[in-house]
Amino acid sequence: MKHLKVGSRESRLAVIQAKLAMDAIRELDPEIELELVAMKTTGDKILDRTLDKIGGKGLFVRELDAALLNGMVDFTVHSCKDLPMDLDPRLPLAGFSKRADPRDALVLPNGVYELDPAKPIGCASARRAVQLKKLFPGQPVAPVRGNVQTRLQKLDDGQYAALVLAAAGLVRLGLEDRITRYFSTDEMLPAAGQGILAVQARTGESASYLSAFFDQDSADCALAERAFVRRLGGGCSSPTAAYATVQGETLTLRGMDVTAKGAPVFDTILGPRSQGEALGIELAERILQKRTEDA
Ligand SMILES: NCc1[nH]cc(CCC(=O)O)c1CC(=O)O
Repeated sequence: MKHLKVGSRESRLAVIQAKLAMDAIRELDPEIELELVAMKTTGDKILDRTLDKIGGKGLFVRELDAALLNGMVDFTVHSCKDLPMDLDPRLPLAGFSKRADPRDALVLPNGVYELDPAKPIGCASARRAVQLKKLFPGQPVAPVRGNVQTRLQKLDDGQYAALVLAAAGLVRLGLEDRITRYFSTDEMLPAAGQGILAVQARTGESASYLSAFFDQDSADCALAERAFVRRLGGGCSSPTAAYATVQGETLTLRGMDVTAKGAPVFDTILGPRSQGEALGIELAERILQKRTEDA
């Protein structure tokens, strides 16, 4: 009987996500034995600094990559948006899930029904901070770190007027009822990969066990979004945003980056879905051009 060890971060959201992938594998082949190996990453241990100050997204995957390479696990499950743009070539992405809700959402403190203008909106990324300025002019914005439950605790303790969190994470945690308002993807362009789960495996090994998990629309969108962000410099500290959709054979990719003065620059490109990476690169080059013109 086939036995696979599944690597995941140990946060509640990460474990729920790993189990979603495991369910999809069992659906295809109930005979496969799956074992979850949850581990703490450097990014989970350092909670008092924003990510860009401590080294960015890689901090959430280093330990998981090592476990894949030394055979402690056979594949790892990640939030696609937490993955660095440049992966270890020995550990390619082997599958992308169907995309959950890609939108960001506003969450108010328990028992509070409007924004307190004196307190900041807590958000963990420059991407959200830049877009919040336009949505709530004058409202202060401050960083917040920690897993989703920790952030909600800080909110309910009265430290923030509201939080902006990914709807997908809240829904997976069963916390959908905390959402006060959804931002459309035009109001707040999502992070590359938001709402998609990605599986990483060792190169050269068959990942056929993933066929019930794999979603071609997500794969095409994620590749285009990630190519865009990669071409702009990988940006863990840059506020880069990217969101793609597919309709028939056409992929539409909208992207954002900011000028040196901090002003957001948006653009959209359409093309064949089979050319997602090239579209991502072309859109990034257009945005780089606009960024210099506006500088
Ligand atoms: N950086 C944390 C993270 N990574 C993925 C999600 C949400 C789930 C997803 O995008 O698939 C979250 C929480 C959040 O941003 O609110």
